[in-house]
Amino acid sequence: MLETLLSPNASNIFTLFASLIPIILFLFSRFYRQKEFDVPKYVTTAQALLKPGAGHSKFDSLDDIMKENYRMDKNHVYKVEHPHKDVVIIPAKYVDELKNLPDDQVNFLEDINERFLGDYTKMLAPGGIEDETLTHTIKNNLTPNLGNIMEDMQEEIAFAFEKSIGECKEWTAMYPMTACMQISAQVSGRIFAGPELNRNPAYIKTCLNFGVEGYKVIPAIRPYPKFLRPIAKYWVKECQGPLRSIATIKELIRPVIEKRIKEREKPHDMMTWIMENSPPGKGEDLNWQAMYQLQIATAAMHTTSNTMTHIFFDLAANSDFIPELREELARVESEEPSGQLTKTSLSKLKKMDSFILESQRMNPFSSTGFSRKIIKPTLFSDGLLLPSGITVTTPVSQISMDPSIYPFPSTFDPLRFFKLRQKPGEVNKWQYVTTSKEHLNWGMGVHACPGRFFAGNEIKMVIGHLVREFDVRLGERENRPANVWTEGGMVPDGEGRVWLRRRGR
Ligand code: HEM
Repeated sequence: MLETLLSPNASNIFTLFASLIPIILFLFSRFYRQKEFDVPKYVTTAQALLKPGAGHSKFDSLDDIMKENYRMDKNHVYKVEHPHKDVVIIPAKYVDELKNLPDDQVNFLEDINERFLGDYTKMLAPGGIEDETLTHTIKNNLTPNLGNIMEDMQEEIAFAFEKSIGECKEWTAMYPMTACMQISAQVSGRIFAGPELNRNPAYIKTCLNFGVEGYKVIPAIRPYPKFLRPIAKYWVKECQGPLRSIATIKELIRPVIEKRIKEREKPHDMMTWIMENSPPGKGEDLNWQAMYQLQIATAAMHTTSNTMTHIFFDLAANSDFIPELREELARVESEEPSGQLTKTSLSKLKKMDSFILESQRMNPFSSTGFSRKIIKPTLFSDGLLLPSGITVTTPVSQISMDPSIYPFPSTFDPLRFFKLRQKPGEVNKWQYVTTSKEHLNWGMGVHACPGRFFAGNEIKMVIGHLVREFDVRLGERENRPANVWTEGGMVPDGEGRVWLRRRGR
């Protein structure tokens, strides 16, 4: 047998490899078993059916599991099954100790990459997992320039409304999800890629589709073992989707980049800032810039448009509150010499801020948030030890509905946060863009969403335009469209509609 195995012909090498597989699998399983974290595991009825050894389950969904566990004991640590691995749910009280730990101990992007398989979905910065150019550019260029880009955004909002919502002289039904995707892509696009591209339908379509194509790749490539994926990507047809998007964006940005290389005065936008902040020779590279344009579009466009869609629904369902929002808007605008909103005046829209935060509280985009992969064993002050290799996350949607934090949590109270901000010392704690353990929808700590200041301003300007120009209501005998739970989170109903009528002024 040994001689046969040692003879160097291909079929014998195959035999040798095949006979080693059980040993390799055994070693792998030992390795992974050692890493298991011994806390109770809960599965849904569907997961229990698929895995006969998983035991009985009374839960229809992950959210049900989390609801029940939070109700029983919100400080309880347990795990749930996700498609890529078991994920450990930890109470929010641990976030303070985790949020600022270094990336080589607790890592945000390692978790994203494990979930979204960046090598195949291309939802990864062109410089890989340690490339922080995008976050750096948002923090150091985009946010400090929010005042300078207001005018461009206002112009784009007016144009995008005309295009995607239209006149609405009489009460007209419209679909907020479709309109908000268009508005968010066009308005954000103006600041990401500039005026040559942001109204181009091919740019908008590609930016919006990139993430959708990525989501198709994940279930198609994940069933392959890790070592086979680099080869499988050539025959798994879904893997071509993101590559096609990158190729399209490269062609679209080519003339714009060529022009910018020659220009001395470059527009103030993400394309210019990324060119300036990238390592030498990279900023003008088409592939590099195309990947960045798609990374920022993925981070920004659907998140912002889903948030706006929820607000359209919540405004329609609470239309008696709209006059109060209008009154605040008119007062704040009248205090500006130009009569127009400025960066400073946006922060004075405290009732609107409260309304959009209440909408986000009741419509979190996922049941979990603040997800991190533990790279080195991590010990909390109360003695809980997290082993390396596990992924932890917090029950965001349950925290948002906790009556000890938010009394009558199922009631949409437009002024909930406005009132909380009146308490001494709490004026900043309950702002839309503030991160806290009670409000984890932006994450927290060093990796908290850096785009939230831009997103907050954009949302306020869009909602300001909506209530200034239109009356909004639900249809006769229609309720607020129900949210839709998906495997990855929660989204507004794409078919849900509201009614708009242009205001006569
Ligand atoms: C309403 C809209 C948005 C929501 C709800 C949202 C939410 C989030 C959340 C939950 C995180 C993870 C934070 C953590 O776990 O600590 C995140 C990260 C991130 N977001 Fe946002 N986001 C939004 C808009 C934007 C926009 C407009 C941009 C870009 C201008 C952006 C860029 C990013 C980036 C680059 C990261 C990764 C940060 C890092 O790697 O450290 N987001 N966002």
